[in-house]
Amino acid sequence: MRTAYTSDQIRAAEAALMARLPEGTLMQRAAAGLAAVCARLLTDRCGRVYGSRVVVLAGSGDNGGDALYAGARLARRGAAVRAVLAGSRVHREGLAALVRAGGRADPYAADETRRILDRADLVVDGLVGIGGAGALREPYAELADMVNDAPGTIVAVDVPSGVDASTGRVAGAAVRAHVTVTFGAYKTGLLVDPGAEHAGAVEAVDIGLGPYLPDPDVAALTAADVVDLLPRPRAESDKYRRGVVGIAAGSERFTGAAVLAVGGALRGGVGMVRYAGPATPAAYVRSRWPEAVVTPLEHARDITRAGRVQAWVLGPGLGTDDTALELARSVLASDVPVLMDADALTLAAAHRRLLHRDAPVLITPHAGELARLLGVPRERIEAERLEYARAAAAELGVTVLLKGSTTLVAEQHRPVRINTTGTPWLAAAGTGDVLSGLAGALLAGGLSCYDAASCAAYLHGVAGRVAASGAPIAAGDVAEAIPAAVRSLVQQDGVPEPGTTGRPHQVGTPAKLKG
Ligand SMILES: NC(=O)C1=CN([C@@H]2O[C@H](COP(=O)(O)OP(=O)(O)OC[C@H]3O[C@@H](n4cnc5c(N)ncnc54)[C@H](OP(=O)(O)O)[C@@H]3O)[C@@H](O)[C@H]2O)[C@@H](O)CC1
Ligand SMILES: [K+]
Repeated sequence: MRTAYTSDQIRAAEAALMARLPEGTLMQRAAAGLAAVCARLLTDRCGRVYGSRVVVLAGSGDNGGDALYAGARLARRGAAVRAVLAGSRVHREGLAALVRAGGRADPYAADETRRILDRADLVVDGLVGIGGAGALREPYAELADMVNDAPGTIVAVDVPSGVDASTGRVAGAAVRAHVTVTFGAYKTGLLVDPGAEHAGAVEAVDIGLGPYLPDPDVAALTAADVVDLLPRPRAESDKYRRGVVGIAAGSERFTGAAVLAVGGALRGGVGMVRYAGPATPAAYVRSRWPEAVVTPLEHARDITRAGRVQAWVLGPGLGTDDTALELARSVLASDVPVLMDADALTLAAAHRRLLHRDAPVLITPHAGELARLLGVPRERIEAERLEYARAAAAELGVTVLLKGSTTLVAEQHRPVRINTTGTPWLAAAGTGDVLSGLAGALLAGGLSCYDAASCAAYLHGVAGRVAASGAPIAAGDVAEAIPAAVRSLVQQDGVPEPGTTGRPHQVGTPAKLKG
C-alpha cells in the first residue's frame, strides 16, 4: 500500500522527529537524496555529472534550502550549477554551501534566467514545497511557465511548485516535473490530479519520518495489494461458492450497457453472472455471452425469478422511467450488496430514499452524477474531487467510487483510496459499464465495497492500458483485457507501479517509509 499525507500531517511528524535530532539533519538527508536522484538523471542524460549544466530555482523557504544544498552536492561533483534566487529571502546556509562548492547564484532576472534555462540539462524546482498556499505569486508563476518550456529534465523538490501538497489542486501556473523527489512520505497532492499529472514519476526519500506518521490521509493500492485481495478459486470451489453476481441493466432503448456490464462481470472472477432485464437487451446479452444466465423481465417484480445472487449491479442503461424505478426498488429491497451506477444514480438523485438500506451500497458516479446527487455544481466537484468524494460518503452513508482521471474510492472513517492506473484511453463510452460489472463481480466474490471498488478501479485501469497499448480502444476491448491485466499483476513482481520510477531512496536512516 502506498500511503500519503497532508502537509499538516507531515509537519507534525517532522516536528516530532526533529526534536530528537541535531538541527539541520533532516534537510541534509533530504538534500542528499535529492542530489542522488539528480546525479542519476544527469548520468542518464549526459553520461556523467561532471560538466553538466544545472539550474536551481530557489524560493524563500526550506524548499529552496533543500534545492541549494543539493546544488552544492552536484557542484562538488563537477556540475556547473547556477541558482536563481526568486524569493524575497533566501536560505542563507544553503546559499553559502552552494557558493563554497563553486556554484553561482543571482537574483531572478527574466531574460538571463530564460537564457540559462534554455541551456540547462537539469532544472531543480525549489520554489515552494509544503509551505505553498494558493496560486503562485509573481515572479514564481512566470518562472514556472518558463521552466515548463525548458528543454532539460525538470526535478521538483518535494512537490511541484504551484501544486497544493495536501489536495493536488492547482490554482494557477504550476511546474510540470519529469520527476518529483518527495521527502519522508508521499503527499496527497502527488497522487490526486491535477497535482499527480504535474508530479511526473515520484521518488520518495526516506528521512526517518515513518515512526512519527499518523494514519494516512489517502492510500493507493499496489499491484501486490490487488493480487492479495482478489478472490481466488480453491480446490473445493464450485460456481456458487465463487459467487454469483446479478446484473440489472439495460432497457429497450439502451442495450449496449447491459452487454458491457455483463462482459466486465464475466471477467471478474465469479462463478456465475445472472442477467435480468427487458426482452431486447436480454436477447443481446444472451447472444453475446452464452456464459451468462439470462432472465428476460416483463415486470420489475419478476426480478425474484432471476435466482439467488451475492451482489447486484444496478443501473447501466436502465433508463429513468417508472419501470426502471420499480426495478431499482425491487433490487434494493434485497439483502445483498448493491452497486448503483448511471441511471440508478439519476433515480437516486430524485429519490434519495433509494440509498437507505441495511445492506451495503457502492455508488460509482462520475462528477456530473455526483453533482446531481449532492446538489452541487459539477465544476466544483471536478475542482475538489477529493473533498467531495469524502463528503458524499459521509452525507449519503455509502461507499463512493468517483470516476475521473484519478478515480477515488471514499468510505467513512477510511483513508480515501486513489487509483493510480488510469489512462486517458479509458475516456470512452461504455468503459464505466465494464467497471460496474467488474466491481459487482468482486463484491459477489466476497470483497467489501471499499476493496471491491478499489481493486476494480485498479484492474480496469491496467486492462485499459493493456488493451490500448498506445492505440484507441472500445469499451469491449477493456473487458476482454481484464484477464491479461490480472496476469500481468501476478507476474509483475519488481515492476514499478505507475507514477513511480520504482527506486525509493533511503538516506541516513534504516527506517522504512511507512506502508
Ligand atoms: N520541516 C522539515 O523538517 C523539512 C522540510 N523540508 C523542506 O521544507 C519544505 C517546507 O519548507 P517551508 O516550510 O519553509 O515552506 P516552503 O515550501 O519552502 O515555502 C514557504 C515560502 O513560500 C512562499 N510562498 C508560499 N505560497 C506561495 C505562493 N502561492 N506564491 C509564491 N510564494 C509562496 C512564502 O514565501 P514569502 O511569501 O514569505 O516570501 C513562504 O515563506 C518542504 O517542502 C521540504 O522541501 C525538508 O528539508 C525536510 C525537512
Ligand atoms: K518545489
